[in-house]
Amino acid sequence: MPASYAYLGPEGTFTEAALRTLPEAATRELIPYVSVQSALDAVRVGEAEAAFVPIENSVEGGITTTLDELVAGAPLMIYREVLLSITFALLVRPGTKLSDIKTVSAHPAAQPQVRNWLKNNLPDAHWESAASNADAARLVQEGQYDAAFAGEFAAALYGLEALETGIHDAENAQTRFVLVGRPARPAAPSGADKTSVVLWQRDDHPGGLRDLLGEFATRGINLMLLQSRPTGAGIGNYCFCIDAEGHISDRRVAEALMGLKRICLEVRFLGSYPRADLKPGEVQPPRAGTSDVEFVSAADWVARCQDGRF
Ligand SMILES: O=C(O)C(=O)Cc1ccccc1
Repeated sequence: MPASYAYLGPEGTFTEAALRTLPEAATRELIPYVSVQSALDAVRVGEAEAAFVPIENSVEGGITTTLDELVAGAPLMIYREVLLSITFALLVRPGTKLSDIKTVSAHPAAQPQVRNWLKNNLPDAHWESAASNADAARLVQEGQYDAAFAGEFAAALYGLEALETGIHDAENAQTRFVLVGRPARPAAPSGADKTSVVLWQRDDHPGGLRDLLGEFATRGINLMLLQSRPTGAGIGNYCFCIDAEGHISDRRVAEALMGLKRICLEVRFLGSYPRADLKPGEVQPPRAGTSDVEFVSAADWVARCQDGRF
């Protein structure tokens, strides 16, 4: 049996479409799961080699189920990411007219992406959240809801037709998906990488978040995501999910992580992996004074000073 990748199903999700853009997916069995949690648990218990799940969209930000699993569940690591441009189709049972639609369904992350369209076209329709957009399509097929927002490609899978296509409140809306596996050595740097971590502050003090961010700033590291999530310990208690440019094998990134490890209560490393938005060669060179060569020669100089050989 080939190694398998779990993904947020059922068949016909945007998640599946994004997964199929990864060359390695062609050599794996792709198995749909009913939720992000169940796909990630399949990896944790060794049922699947990796899981592919949505993590962020450009309209609403983080997909909180995924972030919370990575923050608080048994440790997992990100190995790949994919960016997919998203527009929705309104899928209905054949013969349904716009005026027949009383209930619409989709994944909660779809709602902010179609809110204006709904207000202008179906202002009285009742929203029902589904486990995924394809699951909403399946529920329309079963007669539970009148219409689903999903990929146009899901229509044929569920015997539905697209009453409208190209629905998107925001131009260029993109969703980011990640391939998550059990912790192991990250792939070697590709030349265009990012590093994901979760940070828990040691104590609450003025400038606490600035101190965390300062570890990146002083080493010339640009951040690509900063999302706070409640720790569950009461109002005002948050941890911080951060994506930073670079790979843990870059000296500046390793030194920033060491700095954070010293000052944080806890740091969870979520992986260093190729970024999907830029190719190697398109990435800005390190800022002056932050290249590997400069870190190594500075460390050599300190060693020589300690030896009295400067
Ligand atoms: O993959 C899907 O179809 C999902 O249900 C998750 C999702 C939700 C909204 C936009 C993109 C992906």
